[in-house]
Amino acid sequence: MAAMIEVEGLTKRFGPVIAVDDVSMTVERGEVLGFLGPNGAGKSTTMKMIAGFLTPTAGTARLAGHDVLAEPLAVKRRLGYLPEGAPTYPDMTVLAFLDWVASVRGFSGAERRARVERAMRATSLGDVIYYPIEALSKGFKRRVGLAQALLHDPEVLILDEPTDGLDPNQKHEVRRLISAMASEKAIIISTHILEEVEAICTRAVVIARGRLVADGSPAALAARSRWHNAVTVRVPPGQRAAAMAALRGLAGVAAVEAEETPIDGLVSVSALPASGQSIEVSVRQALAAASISPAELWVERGRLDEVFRTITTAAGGLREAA
Ligand SMILES: Nc1ncnc2c1ncn2[C@@H]1O[C@H](COP(=O)(O)OP(=O)(O)OP(=O)(O)O)[C@@H](O)[C@H]1O
Repeated sequence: MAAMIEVEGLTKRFGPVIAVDDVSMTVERGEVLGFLGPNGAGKSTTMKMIAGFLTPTAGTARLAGHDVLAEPLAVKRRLGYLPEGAPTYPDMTVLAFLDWVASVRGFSGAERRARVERAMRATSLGDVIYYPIEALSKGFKRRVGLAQALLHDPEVLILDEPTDGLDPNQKHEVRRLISAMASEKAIIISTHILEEVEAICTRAVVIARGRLVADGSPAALAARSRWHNAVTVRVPPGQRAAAMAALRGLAGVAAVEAEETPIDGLVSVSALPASGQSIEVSVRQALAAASISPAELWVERGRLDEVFRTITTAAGGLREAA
């Protein structure tokens, strides 16, 4: 069976600027795809095209087998889309807005009330339902947008920075909500928050200057870090030099880095492996031979922020059309 979301050769030019450049990917039911990239990389433009809100210069997007431009009604029934920013009806109250969205979606009577009620409950809007949208804080506006996207329980969710502007508790709630829905839907979220990707995404796609530059599980991406399988130990500042000396030159160790300033009376000393190999055993032996017993020792999975920086800063600024 075809993937729930199929994107092929999607391209968007704004005058001389290539905002999105030949992006292809598929997303299956059960996947939460984290869409990552620096400001201006092309995330929002790609999501708008997948949602059918912006016509591509070239390429196609299909949801559940339906072309987003040729079959807009079939697509809109299956799609919940949270655009960037706030809902566009600032004068309406939250309740009136969601009720109106439900009626546009074709629900009436008890079913309409039940759907609005459920969407408001899922996004914790209970306290503000009689507020005009324009009077709400940024976090509440995001949640009204999210409620609107969830109302018809669509199979595909495209959420442009769903946790932007939320406080830490609200972020946690929205992540929980997304994870709870994940098994039945295909979900794309864009985010700048790498911990969000590790927390809820099954897959991460990185876009830079309009191009896809990485696609894999968060763990696989983190494994590309020079910190993958690095061993970090915490020792008293007096043992810092001895620990560094013991680890330097060890087989399989590419570099040794250490903190200058103690935290809670200890400094971290890290051995970074050559080509991601496991060095824990030899690090333990080398420290024991130097009579150093660290207060803590751990093996790192890799640092997504470092991988992200490396991938997205490789080739400079915006691209222009030839
Ligand atoms: N309507 C438009 N007209 C002209 N240029 C545009 C338009 N929309 C987007 N762009 C340009 O396309 C590029 C990609 O923008 P886009 O908003 O998709 O990036 P983004 O990855 O979502 O960024 P952010 O993380 O800041 O939201 C940017 O250079 C932007 O200035």
